[in-house]
Amino acid sequence: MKVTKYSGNGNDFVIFIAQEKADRSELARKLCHRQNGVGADGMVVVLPHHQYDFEWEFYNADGSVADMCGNASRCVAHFAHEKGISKNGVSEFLTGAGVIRATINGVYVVSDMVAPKIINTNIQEDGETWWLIDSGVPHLVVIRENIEHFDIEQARRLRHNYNANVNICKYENETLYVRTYERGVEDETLACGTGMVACYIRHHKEGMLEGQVRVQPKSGDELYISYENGVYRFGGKVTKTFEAEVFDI
Ligand SMILES: N[C@@H](CCC[C@H](N)C(=O)O)C(=O)O
Repeated sequence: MKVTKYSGNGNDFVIFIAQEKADRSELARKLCHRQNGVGADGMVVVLPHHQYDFEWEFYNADGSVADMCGNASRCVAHFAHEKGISKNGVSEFLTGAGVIRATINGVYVVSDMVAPKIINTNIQEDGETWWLIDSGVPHLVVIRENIEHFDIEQARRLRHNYNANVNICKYENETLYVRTYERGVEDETLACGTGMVACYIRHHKEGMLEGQVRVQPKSGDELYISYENGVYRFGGKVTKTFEAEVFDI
């Protein structure tokens, strides 16, 4: 089978086209495996759709299905544009969380995110106030002065207690710094789009930032998030790393 590998600022994905929906959990585990497979944080299957450019199946590296992935949405929009599945620099596709509209300008891709749900703004854990926000998938968000240290054991406990991804973040020098422990990868990843958007939302709702903001995930890359006419927009560069024929998987 032919696959394409993409990186959305260090959050990496295996992408391929199929004609029918199926349970591909095992395939996702195999393809995403860093030693025996291609290696990725997630797998995206592009499927035909009667109304939109396409529909996707998104799998985490452990084979679990997730409704949305911000970085993969930008990577797959670029993929669909290159393959001629979408036209005129716009990709509209159906995810488990709803329809995503992405605009492609060279390697810079902006996704209009689905409307978020703020589930809880007063979760008390270890002396801190966490918010639970669904920005397509659930994210716990805490604001800290120092995010140099990420307590992975704490993140792992909270991830399981709330069935959510876990983010620590701070806004400093007009940059929103974010680190994310991802469900389904079960570790910190180099970037998480829905996580960055959830952190933006908390800061925005608390009146700590507005307009277009530079965001920096663990990878050190530069992305931008804005809130315009009721829509959270998430943009940055994507990298097509390689295309390959995968054997014996
Ligand atoms: N990396 C993604 C989020 C992928 C899904 C997440 N791990 C979950 O299971 O909730 C992003 O860029 O948003």
